[in-house]
Amino acid sequence: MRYISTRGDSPALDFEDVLLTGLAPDGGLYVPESLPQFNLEEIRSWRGLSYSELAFKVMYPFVEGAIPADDFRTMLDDTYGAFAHKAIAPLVQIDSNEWVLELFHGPTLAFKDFALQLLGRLLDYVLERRKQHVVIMGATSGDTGSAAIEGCRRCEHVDIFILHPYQRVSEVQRRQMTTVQGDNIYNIAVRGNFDDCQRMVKASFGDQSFLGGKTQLAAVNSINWARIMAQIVYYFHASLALGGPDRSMAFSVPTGNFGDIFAGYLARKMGLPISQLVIATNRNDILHRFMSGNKYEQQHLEATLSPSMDIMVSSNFERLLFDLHGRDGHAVKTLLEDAAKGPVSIDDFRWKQARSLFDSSAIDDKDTCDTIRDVFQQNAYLLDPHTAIGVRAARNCRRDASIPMITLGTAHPAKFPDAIAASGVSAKPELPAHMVDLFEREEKYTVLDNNIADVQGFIAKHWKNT
Ligand SMILES: Cc1ncc(COP(=O)(O)O)c(C=O)c1O
Ligand SMILES: N[C@@H](CCOP(=O)(O)O)C(=O)O
Repeated sequence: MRYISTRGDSPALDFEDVLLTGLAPDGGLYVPESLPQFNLEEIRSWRGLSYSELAFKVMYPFVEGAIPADDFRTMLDDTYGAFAHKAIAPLVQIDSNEWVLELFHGPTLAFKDFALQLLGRLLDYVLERRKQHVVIMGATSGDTGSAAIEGCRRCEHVDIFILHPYQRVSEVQRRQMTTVQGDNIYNIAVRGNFDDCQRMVKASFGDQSFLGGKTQLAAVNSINWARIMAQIVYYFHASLALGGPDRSMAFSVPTGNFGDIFAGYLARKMGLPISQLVIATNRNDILHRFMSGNKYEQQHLEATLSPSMDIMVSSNFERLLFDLHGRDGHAVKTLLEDAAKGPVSIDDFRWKQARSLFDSSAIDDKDTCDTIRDVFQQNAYLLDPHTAIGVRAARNCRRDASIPMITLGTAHPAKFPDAIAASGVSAKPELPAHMVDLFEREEKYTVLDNNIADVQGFIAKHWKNT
């Protein structure tokens, strides 16, 4: 499998190089040159497989040639064997034909573990084989950071630097990152927002001279293709559990960086019958404004009760634009350069093409709280604020009540006790056993100004040049 850049000006890479390169040198994101195709009969034959076996079927075509099948199987068994729920991604019914796919039974209680537990193993495997060191540089609005640290901290060949927006992640999220001890782990709180952190990460990939040519950056954000690849699997898993592929499914996806929903879009392109994808955003609603009015316009980023989705510059939207523009990288490059200067629209027929699959809804904090409360009153089931946005958007956008509507349950409610309290629900979500002493653990992080030279200087000084 070869991977190409969405901006059309970088050489195609194989899986191993794409894993280590992260962002393409032309600033684009890597996508497979072509996608594996599965017919209904083949997908049907996967019923009853364990999560890890299914993951192998879905993902192996992407890594074939780079990782031997048996080694990949072992990585998958180890990855999903460490999840706390036997079903790995259980479905919970919350209303007639309406479900939540719980993706928070991994070690850090968010969907990020599905990919980052695997990414850590893939990096370790490839770096050990090459005897190579990398500096992991990632941006987080709260969940990627802890999942990346947990997934990669045992890798011998990495130093990890995670940027989070100062005072704009929940306390549980911050402590999940900052209490992990290790002399290769550095948390940087940037006096800015998530977009600032992500911008610094992308710019650093573009010019890595601050590392002195002695190592290279690796990405843990969803700019790294391996992240998206692993997130495709649970769409197949959920569909098979509810009668797919012999019936279509609709998915509602709490969305920020557009990675998780893009994985659903790819599952459909690979052959899984999906009739609708709902983009669920909070008040930071650039994607909703685009889907409802064909206007892509950045606005001021606001802090909400769903901090992980406080994102305006949505990385993976570029991967969708690439497809919508017939995979013309230069058209995407021009569009995104224009978008950095002001509002842009795309050709009406391309926008309508997107609208035939995607719907969208923007949910404010009040409706988020109302949804947490309503679902708790009706089902004694506690939603985290991000999943609540997904459920509310699903209800706003549903096209056909006979088609199962599955909302991705992206995080455990215990990560967001303030949002739960704000909703008026008296239940206190409890942290699982391995995290009960989280508030007693010692924290370590560095606060830096929103300035790329300071951040790069910090990384240059601390990575272990051994
Ligand atoms: C809990 C939670 N829900 C939803 C999202 C949005 O996912 P994506 O950025 O892939 O759109 C995130 C962050 O990415 C998250 O941490
Ligand atoms: N919501 C994310 C933001 C980063 O997204 P990613 O999927 O590109 O890593 C977070 O919680 O950090």
